[in-house]
Amino acid sequence: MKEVKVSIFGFGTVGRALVEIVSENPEVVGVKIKVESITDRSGTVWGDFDPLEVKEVKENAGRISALGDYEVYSFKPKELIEEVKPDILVDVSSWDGAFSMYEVALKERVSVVTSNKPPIAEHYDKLRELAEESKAGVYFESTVMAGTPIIGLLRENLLGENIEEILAVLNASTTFILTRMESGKSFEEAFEEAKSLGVLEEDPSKDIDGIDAFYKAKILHWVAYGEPPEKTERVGIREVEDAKNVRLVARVSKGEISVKPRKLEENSPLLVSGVYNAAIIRTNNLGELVLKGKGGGGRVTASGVFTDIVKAALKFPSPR
Ligand SMILES: NC(=O)c1ccc[n+]([C@@H]2O[C@H](COP(=O)([O-])OP(=O)(O)OC[C@H]3O[C@@H](n4cnc5c(N)ncnc54)[C@H](O)[C@@H]3O)[C@@H](O)[C@H]2O)c1
Ligand SMILES: N[C@@H](CCO)C(=O)O
Ligand code: NA
Repeated sequence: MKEVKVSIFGFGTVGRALVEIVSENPEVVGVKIKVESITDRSGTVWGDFDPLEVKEVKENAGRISALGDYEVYSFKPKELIEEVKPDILVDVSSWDGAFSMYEVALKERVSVVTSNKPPIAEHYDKLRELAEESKAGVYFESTVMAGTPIIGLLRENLLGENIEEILAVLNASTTFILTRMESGKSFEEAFEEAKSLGVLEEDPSKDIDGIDAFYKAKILHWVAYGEPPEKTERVGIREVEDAKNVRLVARVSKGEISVKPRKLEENSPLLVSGVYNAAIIRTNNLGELVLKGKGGGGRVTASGVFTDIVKAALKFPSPR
């Protein structure tokens, strides 16, 4: 049995779902996962503690520092890596600037698992370089379509294919809002309802204005082509009036990404609802592949993070 110590950074919907899943299934394919530390904005708990107890305190008191019988440390992100020395850093925070923490981790040969999009979308090439130098890995399945495995598909199974085009609905919040508008709700009413889903970003304008979907499209472009797009377009859903069969669609092809509302054909695989995402991947040998699955929610996202922890523990190769 190979034990790996993980430091969980961020303890919101996804972080708390992750400790649930790890507690249910701590040993997977010869890997034993030990939650070594948990961090939120109020501090870090580290060492011998019960993650489910920390989850309960967070849910009741709103912050880890309310823990009574454990020491809570005030580590800066750099200190967290240097003091705790985890095998794997798991970022399930909404900190856009988390790249600086990943850089420290990788230089210390600590692998990074993340569901946090901006650091991957904006620093992919540097992260790939650091990972190659340090022989640590960077795993980010849940940054796109949550636990629905589009990243593994592109990064591993389709390594030999030329990716000609990806058309995808990648944001669950706007799908939910658009489908509620289709059934007669106003944008404002639908937006209020979306808040109870647990998938809106901490800053919901990231969803509404297409920024979240744009980050995801950029990540797909990096994985598919190994370079950033030259031509980009991003339009959100604020101006949508007739929501019938409209979804926020990302299009990715070599050198180009666009995110904008599109009216879809009745039989389109992209006409998803609820928290579902879908992607049509067209390649040179396979033609069209369709992948559909939930794109948000605590356990749905934590599922991809959990699998990535096991991959990181087994040092899965990540050639791109
Ligand atoms: N919820 C989903 O369905 C989903 C799906 C895919 C990806 N994601 C991504 O996963 C991440 C977590 O999502 P979530 O739904 O749990 O969000 P959340 O808002 O519920 O939790 C985010 C947590 O990060 C913490 N945080 C933010 N900045 C921090 C900092 N500088 N230091 C310490 N803690 C910090 C917040 O306090 C909060 O506890 C986000 O990046 C999100 O975009 C979420
Ligand atoms: N806010 C995102 C969460 C999943 O990344 C969405 O609505 O899809
Ligand atoms: Na995914």
